[in-house]
Amino acid sequence: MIRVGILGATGAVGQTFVRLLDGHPTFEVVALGASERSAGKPYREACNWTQDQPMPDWASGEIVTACAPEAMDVDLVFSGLDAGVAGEIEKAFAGAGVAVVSNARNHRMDADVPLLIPEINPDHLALVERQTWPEGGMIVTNPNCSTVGLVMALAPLHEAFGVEAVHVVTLQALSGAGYPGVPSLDILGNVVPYIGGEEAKMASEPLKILGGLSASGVEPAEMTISAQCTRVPVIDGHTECVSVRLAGAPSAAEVEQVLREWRSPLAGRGLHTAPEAAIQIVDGTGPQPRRHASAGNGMTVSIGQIQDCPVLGVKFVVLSHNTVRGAAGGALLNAELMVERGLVRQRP
Ligand SMILES: NC(=O)C1=CN([C@@H]2O[C@H](COP(=O)(O)OP(=O)(O)OC[C@H]3O[C@@H](n4cnc5c(N)ncnc54)[C@H](OP(=O)(O)O)[C@@H]3O)[C@@H](O)[C@H]2O)C=CC1
Ligand SMILES: N[C@@H](CC(=O)OP(=O)(O)O)C(=O)O
Repeated sequence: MIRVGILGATGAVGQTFVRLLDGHPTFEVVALGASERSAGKPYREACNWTQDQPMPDWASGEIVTACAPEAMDVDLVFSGLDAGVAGEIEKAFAGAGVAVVSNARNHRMDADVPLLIPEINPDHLALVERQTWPEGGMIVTNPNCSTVGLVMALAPLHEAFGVEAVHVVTLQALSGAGYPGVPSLDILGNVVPYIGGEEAKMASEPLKILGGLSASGVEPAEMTISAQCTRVPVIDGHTECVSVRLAGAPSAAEVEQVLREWRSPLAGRGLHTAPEAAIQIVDGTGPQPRRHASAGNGMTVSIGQIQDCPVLGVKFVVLSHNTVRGAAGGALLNAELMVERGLVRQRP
């Protein structure tokens, strides 16, 4: 087993790590880290558990540690840290020879850090060879939770036709803002058309993920993306209304055929967190957060309402689970791929 720690274990993403790592065949959680407000307390007291399933017994009595390499004897850490502190703490772990698999935004756009979706750009893992941390140390990131769903839908279309321009409007769940997150009086019966920094991330991160790897690093994909991001009173699941201009102007029917026929390159490889179908096409009135966010244990991205668009050519709606595919589940799949590639091993 590979010994892992969770940084930010008490938060919305950290708790999802705890839930998803319960009974994992490769990773054994040996440390739960959080802020000094929580350190020294049993996890059940430090954490306001908001997951649907009960807190695992092994986590409940575990004493929360500080998020420092000397406090954790681990091979790998999953980071669900607040972005205000994640950057430096993650560097400290990589500097101590620990593999860091992060959700936080801090290092995503660093030239030598993979911004990874295992089904889409697994070749970008090669970037870790450019990192200069001591033996075993590395940083690998997963994208912003809205970016993941968008890119899962765009990637097959980019491969088949070439994406030229995208306009996307998001309807983002409350769990994306952490806990306690958005005040109830701001969001009940309301929509807030502002999520700080989100639109810029959605415009830039897909270009790195869909970019090609060259001798000098990632060459960003050439496409234009405009995003407008809103917070809605939904608990889990980010919905995105996407309009796209594709080279050759294919019809909605041709786009639907490409998306239906696309198969994940991870299928059949036995990676524990990889869903059977990485994307699914939903007919009728979907995708809807309550009905479809948990598909594939939260790892399947749902796409529906594929139609011709008189402005950009084709439009559709994408839905992905923000704390699973968009955070902890995505990071877990990254780590499983890293283990499969022999990048992470148990330290002596
Ligand atoms: N929620 C989502 O859908 C997504 C979130 N992310 C990113 O993941 C990260 C975590 O998000 P989320 O779980 O929602 O946030 P939360 O606010 O729910 O949790 C933040 C965590 O960071 C810990 N923390 C805060 N300050 C410190 C500190 N000084 N030292 C050590 N630990 C600290 C907190 O510990 P304590 O309880 O002790 O305060 C808590 O465990 C963020 O970077 C976020 O941007 C990424 C994609 C999606
Ligand atoms: N901003 C996202 C969650 C998040 O924290 O994203 P990022 O890790 O890119 O800062 C949301 O509100 O739903």
